[in-house]
Amino acid sequence: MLRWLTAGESHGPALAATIEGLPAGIRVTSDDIAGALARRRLGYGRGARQKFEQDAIEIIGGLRHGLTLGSPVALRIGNSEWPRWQTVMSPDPVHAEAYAASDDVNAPKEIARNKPLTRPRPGHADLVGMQKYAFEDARPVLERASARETAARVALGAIAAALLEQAYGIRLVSHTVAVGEAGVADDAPVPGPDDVAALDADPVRAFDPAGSAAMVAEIDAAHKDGDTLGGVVEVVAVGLPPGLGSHVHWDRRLDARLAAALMGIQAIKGVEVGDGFRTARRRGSAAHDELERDDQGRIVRRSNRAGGTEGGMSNGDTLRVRAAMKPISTVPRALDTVDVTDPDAQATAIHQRSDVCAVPAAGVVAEAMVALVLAEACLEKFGGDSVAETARNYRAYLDAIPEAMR
Ligand SMILES: Cc1cc2nc3c(=O)[nH]c(=O)nc-3n(C[C@H](O)[C@H](O)[C@H](O)COP(=O)(O)O)c2cc1C
Ligand SMILES: C=C(O[C@@H]1CC(C(=O)O)=C[C@@H](OP(=O)(O)O)[C@H]1O)C(=O)O
Repeated sequence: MLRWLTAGESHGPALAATIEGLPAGIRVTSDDIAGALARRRLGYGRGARQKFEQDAIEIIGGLRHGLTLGSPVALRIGNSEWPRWQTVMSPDPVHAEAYAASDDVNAPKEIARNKPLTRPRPGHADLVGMQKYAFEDARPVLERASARETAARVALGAIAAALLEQAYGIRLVSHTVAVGEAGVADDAPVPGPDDVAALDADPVRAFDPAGSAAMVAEIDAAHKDGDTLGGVVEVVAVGLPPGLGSHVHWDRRLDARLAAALMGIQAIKGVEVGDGFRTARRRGSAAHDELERDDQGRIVRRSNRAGGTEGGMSNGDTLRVRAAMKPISTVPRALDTVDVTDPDAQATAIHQRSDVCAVPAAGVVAEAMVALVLAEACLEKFGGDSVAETARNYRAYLDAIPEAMR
């Protein structure tokens, strides 16, 4: 069983993450994880924080000399913002004088930030989180709701991706399909894992130069208008065997697990497997992937509209899943809100800084989530306490599929 958890607040000292249930012998280093974290910082339209913050990764356990040990992996990603937030986010009580000083215009910036945030930002967890957890300040809510946390997921996803490639030959890539109204052409080629470097070099991580230019222009226009944007990302995984997940129960379905994992990313509001919503508009005769044998007698599908799953199981074709992200909620042209301390006042939501668009980064996060789901599904199916053992089990499973059924 693969289990993982993250902890940490956006402006706290660090994010923490742990993953348990990985086999021994996965080759992975701090540099590999740092590389994945750097990819998450990419993308035109991100705010000031991405420019100055460094993701300082430290591995605390579970790895030795570049190999997993089979023990839980634990890691820490330091927030370089911490020195400026030590008072506001102090785990221990802070002196009452620090709060008293918060009205002082000459107070250091970090003390001024101690003022309770009482104007919840629409589209954020602020108001509901205050109601639910009985806070009079949105700070304790927004600190954890922030997508800063996705750095921890990407770090874990890098380890999952290393397992997938080394044990089973499964490789992943993600790309941006749309930003606002702009997007890649419907018939643009789907990138493969060998295209990662080209995608990372594109300002919005798109695989279509014209679409990319249109998305950049869309971001520039929103920025100029003091507005924000969402969009659509796609994750592609190749090399999956048939049979990950299961048709026998809803919570074992691979597509259901992928959807939950993608929907669990901040601001993701829609998920599509394969042609998803487009398939819903087709007739059955044009919606499914007909089977035939190729010239070597192998069973192949004439198309891949299903996006690599049938009956809640991977079917051996390329997996394609999309996630739709809502526009960034902290809109510079501030949205109307209320002040929870004053029933008579209409207010505008606070805006200090924010991303205009974080869709390219969300693609990298989505890739990590898919890697974690696939790693869990592979370990469930193939077991094994070492990479060699799980790879052996995987080959034995494939070899046992009768010739006529391959
Ligand atoms: C990579 C990434 C970066 C984000 N950056 C911001 C940001 O700078 N400002 C903001 O208000 N929301 C940002 N968000 C979105 C918020 O985290 C999200 O809208 C908020 O938590 C509420 O979303 P929910 O309704 O899905 O929980 C970002 C999301 C992601 C995935
Ligand atoms: C820090 C990251 O993303 C943050 C996610 C985020 C939000 O509300 O989700 C708001 C912004 O943070 P701040 O309010 O401190 O400017 C983003 O910068 C990151 O991705 O590493």
